[in-house]
Amino acid sequence: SHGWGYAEHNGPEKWCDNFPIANGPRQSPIDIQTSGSSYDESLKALKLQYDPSTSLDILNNGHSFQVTFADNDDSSTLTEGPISGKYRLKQFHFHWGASDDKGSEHTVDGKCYPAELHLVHWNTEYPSFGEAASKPDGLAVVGVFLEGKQTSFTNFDPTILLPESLDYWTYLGSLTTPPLLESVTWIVCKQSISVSSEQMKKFRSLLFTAEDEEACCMVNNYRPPQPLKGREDMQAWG
Ligand SMILES: NS(=O)(=O)c1cc(F)cc(F)c1
Ligand SMILES: [Zn+2]
Repeated sequence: SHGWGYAEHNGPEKWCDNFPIANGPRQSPIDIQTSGSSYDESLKALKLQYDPSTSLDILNNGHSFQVTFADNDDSSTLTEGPISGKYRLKQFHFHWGASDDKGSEHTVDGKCYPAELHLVHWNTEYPSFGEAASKPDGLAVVGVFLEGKQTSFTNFDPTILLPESLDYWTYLGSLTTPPLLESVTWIVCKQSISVSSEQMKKFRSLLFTAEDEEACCMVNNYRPPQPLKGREDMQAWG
């Protein structure tokens, strides 16, 4: 099938054919080299205020599964942290591997996690998500690593998905899937949240394919780390 994906014929190494920005100056994800990150006192703590009643639906979009939120007012927002102004929660989704040894998009000193959560927000400076997505300061995505441990996972209120500590690394990057727009301020939490192997099995039971197609498990829907291209200024809070 045409259209981008994660297979040999349409995966991350091929995305540059239809999306030349794939080789742009601020692509994501990256390998976070902790020795290279400096504590920046000009940064503030993240301020995440989510209203669970704004969650609308959960869907398999053929690349991941995502939970979409009503973003017609400031009920669920991200403020402070490395950003200025107010960003609205649009959706969250995950990336994961076929086994626990891979699956996250960002890596930390080369370490991969089994999965990574992305909470996607857009700058209310702009009229809509679509508009914001094409601006250098248009989006802010909070990334949270998932690692395998037995744990209870009670509901989809995004607030409980966040780790107890909101210490983070931040850098300027891009969407990690086509259209790969270089409009994202990445905010990657230092602390991971736990997920059980049962839950990882459920991720891996999702399909890339539609009901009427030959089943192909949705696994390895992550892009590998991209060149820093001069982005040495990884900042850290906490
Ligand atoms: N994976 S990601 O968070 O960078 C992302 C978010 C988004 F809203 C759209 C995309 F195409 C990709
Ligand atoms: Zn993502």
